[in-house]
Amino acid sequence: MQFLADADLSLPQALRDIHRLAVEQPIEGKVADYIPALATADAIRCGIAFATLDGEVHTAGDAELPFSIQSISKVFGLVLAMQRMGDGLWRRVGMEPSGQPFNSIVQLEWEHGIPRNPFINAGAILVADTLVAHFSSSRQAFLSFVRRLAGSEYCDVNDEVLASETRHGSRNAALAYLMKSFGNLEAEVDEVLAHYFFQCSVEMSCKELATSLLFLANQGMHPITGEKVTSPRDAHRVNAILSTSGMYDQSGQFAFAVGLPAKSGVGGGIVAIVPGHGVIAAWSPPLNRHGNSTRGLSMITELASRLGLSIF
Ligand SMILES: NC(=O)CC[C@H](N)C(=O)O
Repeated sequence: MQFLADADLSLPQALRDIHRLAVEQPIEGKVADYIPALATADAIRCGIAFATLDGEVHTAGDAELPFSIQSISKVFGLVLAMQRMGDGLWRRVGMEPSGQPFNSIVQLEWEHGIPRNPFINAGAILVADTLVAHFSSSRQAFLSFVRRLAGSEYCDVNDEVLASETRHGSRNAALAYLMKSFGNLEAEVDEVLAHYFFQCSVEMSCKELATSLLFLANQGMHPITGEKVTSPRDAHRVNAILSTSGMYDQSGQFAFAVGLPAKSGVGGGIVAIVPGHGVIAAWSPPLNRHGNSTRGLSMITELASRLGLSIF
């Protein structure tokens, strides 16, 4: 596959270089510990994968080790909800950047229980509510969806992380109850939170993540399975919101520096969509103050700059 900046550049070589550069730097940031089970992640793990539309996956480092996908699960949840709900979804959740930390509560009260977008916690909990309402077993539906997209039966939930999220989920519970008080949550709060914590606790590798999201780089059609996951219009919409809100209150800076639709999670993963080409997934557990992986950011920034991948 060839890219704009340097048609002769080899992708596997570029990934190896970028990975080496990243691990040579001193580790910056801190592994998430507000969910205690996440604190056990090994800070020196670091991997990157680039899945291309022709079905190849190039990797460097720990790209096949599963890690906690955390907020990256919000992308799968949203797509599943868009498949079921149609445009009605957008009456209950917005599409504007929040400019606030991912678990902020203040804005939600000012805005009458309508979350700014589906990629902050309140928005993802709202999306979880629609999944609980639409599926007899929303957790099983979520897992089957992810496994099918990744082409891997091995994607599974980590029970320890799930128990830890549930035990330390007061802030997410507060968001859910606040939305319930405004009449914007249909199902029981406990059930909605159980789904949300479940999807956050799923583990996948960089390789599986990059493969699973290929449909977003291909106007909604998964190039390997041939499944039409979304319409081209919905793929456009998901990418648009990822561009403005996928990296939380660092989304503007990420657009400025990189220019790709992307989503991060506090497990240290970041996925970036390269429309028409493929998907990058990077992983390294230490996070900056916005909750984004420091090495993940530097690897994706470097790769995008070397290959000229910006959508802008
Ligand atoms: N940014 C994240 O990855 C947050 C997900 C985490 N499970 C939470 O709800 O706090």
